[in-house]
Amino acid sequence: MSNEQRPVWHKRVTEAISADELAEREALWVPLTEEVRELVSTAILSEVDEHAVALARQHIRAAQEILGTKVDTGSFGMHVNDEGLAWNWGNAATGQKNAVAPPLCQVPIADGVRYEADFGAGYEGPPGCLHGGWIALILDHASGRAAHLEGNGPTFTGTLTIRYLQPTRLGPAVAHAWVETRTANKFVVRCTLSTEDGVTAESEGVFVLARWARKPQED
Ligand SMILES: CCCCCCCCCC(=O)SCCNC(=O)CCNC(=O)[C@H](O)C(C)(C)COP(=O)(O)OP(=O)(O)OC[C@H]1O[C@@H](n2cnc3c(N)ncnc32)[C@H](O)[C@@H]1OP(=O)(O)O
Repeated sequence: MSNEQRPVWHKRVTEAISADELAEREALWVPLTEEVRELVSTAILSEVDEHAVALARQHIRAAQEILGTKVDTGSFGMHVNDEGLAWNWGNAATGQKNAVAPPLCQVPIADGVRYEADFGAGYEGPPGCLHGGWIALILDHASGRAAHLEGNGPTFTGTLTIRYLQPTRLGPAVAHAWVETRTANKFVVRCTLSTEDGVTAESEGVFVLARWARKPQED
C-alpha cells in the first residue's frame, strides 16, 4: 500500500526499530498504562481526606510534568518498521499506551477472536454494571479485529446492531467475534459478550475493507 493511497488523516510513522527493541519498549510502557488505569479506579473508590487528595494531586502533576518533557503531537497513529511490524498503541480499545482503553486481553482461538477482561469501577454505567457504551466498543473492536484478520487489511465498521440482552455485571467478561459471511470487501461479523450470567449482549456488524486498502481488481 503506497502513501498516496492512504487518506490524509491516516497518521503513519515509520521507525527504525527491531522486533526485540519494540518488545523492550512495550515492556517499559505497559506497566505505566496499567498503573494509570489503576489510578483511575483508585481515585473513584478512594475515601481519603482533603490533605491526602491534595498530596496525591501534587504527585500526579509531577508525573505529568516528567512525561510531558518529550511528547508527540496529535494522535499516536500507526507506527511501522521495515520488518512489517505495526503497532497502534494509542488505540482506544486495546492500545498498549492507552490507560483509557479497557483491560482487554486477546486469547488465541481457532474460530474468530476472543477477548477477556476484568471490568472494575472505571467502567460502570448502571450501578454495578458495565456501561452500554463500553459494551458497544468491545463488540465493535472484537468484530473489527475478526474481520481484519480474515480481510488482511483495515476494515471499518459500516453498521453495528447491538442487542443488550441483560445487564452486564462488572467483573470478568468474555467477547467472542466471528465472521459469518464474507464477500469481496464486506464482512458480516457476529459477536457476543458473556459473563457468569451468560450472554449479556450480542451484535451483528457489517465491516468494510477500506476502499484505499483494496487491491485494484477488488475495487
Ligand atoms: C489492528 C486492527 C484492529 C481492527 C479493529 C478495529 C475495530 C474498530 C472499528 C471501528 O471503530 S472503525 C470506525 C467507525 N467506522 C467508520 O468511521 C467508518 C466510516 N465510513 C466509511 O469510512 C465508509 O462509509 C465505509 C468504509 C464503511 C464504506 O465505504 P466504501 O466506499 O469503502 O464502501 P463501498 O461503497 O465500496 O461499499 C462496499 C460494500 O460495503 C457496503 N457498505 C458500504 N457502507 C456500508 C455501511 N455503512 N453499512 C453497511 N454496508 C455498507 C456496500 O453496500 C458494498 O456492499 P456490496 O459489496 O455488497 O455491494
